[in-house]
Amino acid sequence: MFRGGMKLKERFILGVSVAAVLFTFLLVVDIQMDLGMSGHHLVPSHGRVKYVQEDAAGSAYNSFRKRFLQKTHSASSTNASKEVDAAPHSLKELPEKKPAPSKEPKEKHDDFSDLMDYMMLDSAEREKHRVEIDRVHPVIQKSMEGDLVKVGNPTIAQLRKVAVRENATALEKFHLQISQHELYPADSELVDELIHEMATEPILHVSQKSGGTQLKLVIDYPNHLQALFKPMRFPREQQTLPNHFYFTDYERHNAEIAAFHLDRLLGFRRAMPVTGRLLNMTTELYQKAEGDLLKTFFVSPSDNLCFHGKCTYYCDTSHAICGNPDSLEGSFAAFLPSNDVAARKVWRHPWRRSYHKRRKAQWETEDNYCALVREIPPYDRGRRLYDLMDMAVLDFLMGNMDRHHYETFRLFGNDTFPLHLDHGRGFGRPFHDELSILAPILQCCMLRQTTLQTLMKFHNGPKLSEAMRESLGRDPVAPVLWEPHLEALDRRVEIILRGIRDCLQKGEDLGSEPGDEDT
Ligand SMILES: Nc1ncnc2c1ncn2[C@@H]1O[C@H](COP(=O)(O)OP(=O)(O)OP(=O)(O)O)[C@@H](O)[C@H]1O
Ligand SMILES: [Mn+2]
Repeated sequence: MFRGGMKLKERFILGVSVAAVLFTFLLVVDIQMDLGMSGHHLVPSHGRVKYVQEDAAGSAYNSFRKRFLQKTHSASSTNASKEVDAAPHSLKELPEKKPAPSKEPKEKHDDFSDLMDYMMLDSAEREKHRVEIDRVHPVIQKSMEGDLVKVGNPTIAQLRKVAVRENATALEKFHLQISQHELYPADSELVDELIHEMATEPILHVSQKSGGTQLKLVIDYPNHLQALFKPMRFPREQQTLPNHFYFTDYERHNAEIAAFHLDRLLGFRRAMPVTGRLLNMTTELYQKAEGDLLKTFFVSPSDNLCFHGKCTYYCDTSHAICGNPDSLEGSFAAFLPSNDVAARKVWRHPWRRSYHKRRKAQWETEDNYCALVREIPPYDRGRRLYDLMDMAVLDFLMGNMDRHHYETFRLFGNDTFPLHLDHGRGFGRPFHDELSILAPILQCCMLRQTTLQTLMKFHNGPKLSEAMRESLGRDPVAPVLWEPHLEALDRRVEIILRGIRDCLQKGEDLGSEPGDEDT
C-alpha cells in the first residue's frame, strides 16, 4: 500500500517534470522563432521580428564562397589568383580532408590532427609542402617576423624614461607597463586590481565622451582613475535586429565586457580591461553629471529615471537609457593613456566594410585583394598583417562586423600590436556565423602559429565556451553572455580551423565548389 503510493507519487512527479521540460522547450522555440505563443516579444519597441535559425558550419562556408570568393575563382584565367586558388596536387603529409561536420550530435569529433601534424613539420618540410600546394606565401607563420618577437619589448616607461612612482595608482602603473608587443603580460596582477577598482571605487564625476557615434560616458573616480562607460540598453537575449546594418546596430555593454575576456583568453592581450557594474542612476549618474548631459535626464511615465545624452545615433527621448527602477548596468573600460603619455595613430582597416547601404568595399570585389594589401606598408613586413588575422579571429568569434579603423601607439613605431578597441557591436547574432569577417584569413590564407595552437587547444581541450563561462563568471554583472553566444564560440572555432585546413590542402579551392557556380 505504502509502496504503491510512492510509485503513484513518483509517476506524478515524473509526469509533471516531463510536462515542464516540454513546456520550456516550446517556450524556447517560440522565443527563438518569435511565433508569438509566449505572448511576449523580445523587441516590443520595434514590432515583431522573425529571426532565422541558421547556418551549420558547412552552409556558412558555401554562402561565403558564393558571395566573396567565387569572383576570384572565375577570374582564375588571370594568373593573379594564387592566394585563394590552390591548384590540386597530391598530398602526402596531410590526410585527406574530412567531411564537414554537421549539426548531428553523434558526429565524430574532428580533432584536426592534420593541422597538428603540419605544425610538427620543420621549415624545409613546410617549404616543400607550400610549393606542392602551389601557394606563394606560407600559411602558418612560425616564429620569425609574423610571430611575436619578444626580444626587446620595451615598455612606455622605458621609452619615455620615466620611473614608476611607488605611490602611483593602478591605472598609472598599467599605462607605464604597456609594452611594444602587448598591453599587459599574461600574469599581470594590475589587470585584476584595475577591474576591482573600476567595479567598486566611488564615482566622482560623469561626462559625455565626445567622438564616436553612440553614447559613451567618461567616469572619474578618485586618484585619477578613469573609465569609459557604455550603458546597458537591452536584455542579454536581444539579438541584432535583422534589418539593422552592422553600422546602425546598437552597442551592447556586455559585448565590451565579453570581448576583453575573449581577447585575454586567446592570448592576444590587446584589449583594455573591462568590467561590468551596477550603478545607482540617481546617486552615481544624475548627481554626478552636469551641463549638457544633465539636461537630458528625465523621469519616464513609469517613474524611472532616464537620460539619453547627445550623440549621432540613438540619443533622443525614444532611445533613452532608463533605470530599473533606479539601477543601471554598464561596462567600464579602463581609460587609455592620454595623448601626452602615449599618443595613438589611427589606421584604416584594409578589410573595412563600405558603411553604405548599397556600396561594396574593395575587398568584396577585387580579385586577389590580399596580394594588394601585402604590398602596402605596414602590411608588407613585420607583424601587422598577422595581427589583422588575429583581429579577424577575435571579431569572427564574437560576430563583430564593425572594424573600420584600428589604433596603435606611436612611440612603438610600426612593429607593434594594434589595440583591440570598440567591441560594442559584437555578440549580436548567436545563430549566425558571419563568414565575411574571416575574409582576411580566407583571402590571404595566413595565420600565426600561436593563434592556431590556441584555437586547437580550445577545440580539443576544455572548450572556449567553458573558459569564457568561467572567466565571465567572475564579473559583477555575470552572467555576461546569453548561453547561445557561448555555444557559438565553439562552433566558430571549428569553422576557422576548417578554413585553415582548406588553405593547407591541395585541391581545396576556396573560390569554388562543384555545382556552386551558378547559384
Ligand atoms: N578605453 C578607452 N579609453 C579612452 N579612449 C577610448 C577607449 N576606448 C576607445 N576610446 C576612444 O574613443 C573613441 C570612440 O570609441 P568607440 O570606438 O568605442 O566608440 P564608437 O561610438 O563605437 O565609435 P565609432 O562609432 O566611431 O565606431 C575611439 O576613437 C577611441 O580612440
Ligand atoms: Mn564603433
